[in-house]
Amino acid sequence: MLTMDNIVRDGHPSLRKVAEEVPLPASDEDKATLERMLEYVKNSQNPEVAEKYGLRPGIGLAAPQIDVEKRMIAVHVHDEKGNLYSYGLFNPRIISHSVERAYLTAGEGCLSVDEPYPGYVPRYARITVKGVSLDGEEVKLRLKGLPAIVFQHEIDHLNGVMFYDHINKEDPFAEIDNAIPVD
Ligand SMILES: O=C(O)C[C@@H](Cc1ccccc1)[C@H](O)SCc1ccccc1
Ligand code: NI
Repeated sequence: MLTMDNIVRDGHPSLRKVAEEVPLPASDEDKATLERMLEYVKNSQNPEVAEKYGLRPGIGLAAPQIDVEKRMIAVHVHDEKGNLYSYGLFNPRIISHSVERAYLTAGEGCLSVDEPYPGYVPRYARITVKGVSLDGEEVKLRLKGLPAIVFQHEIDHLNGVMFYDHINKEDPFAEIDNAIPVD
């Protein structure tokens, strides 16, 4: 199973590269890697397992964070209505997005960043994502709220972008035009 020892930290070159498309159908090795990533995210949300193995809770993980420069992400998150979004995706891409923005009022963190970077992170309020699931199916997801934010955070990792790159350096908590707060 993956632990925090497998997660590279800010400054590691893998976090600043554009990851490679995964050749499809996915190899057994790439499937096993993505399954382990999804298992990490689920384990990290289980208090007993997280405590036992010292896992930082997460709602998503991208392959570059475990030093695998491939376009794979794992997400396990509930929306405000309690709907579960649990996916391992190969080659995810945002195919459309709203003009309206959204941001987490608590700001964002990252399993690869050990220190806090306070501030609002502007995201698209609504996105449509396409990708290929672990069982080889084409997936199309229309997302808003926290699920939309976590998918954008993870897809950013595939392009070498960190959440704090988006924070207003002059005024981290400056109001974001045309944006809805997400608690
Ligand atoms: O480092 C990662 O990619 C995992 C992040 C993803 C994330 C952070 C902030 C906002 C959206 C996604 C971890 O999940 S950070 C820990 C966390 C846990 C619950 C809610 C928000 C952040
Ligand atoms: Ni992150």
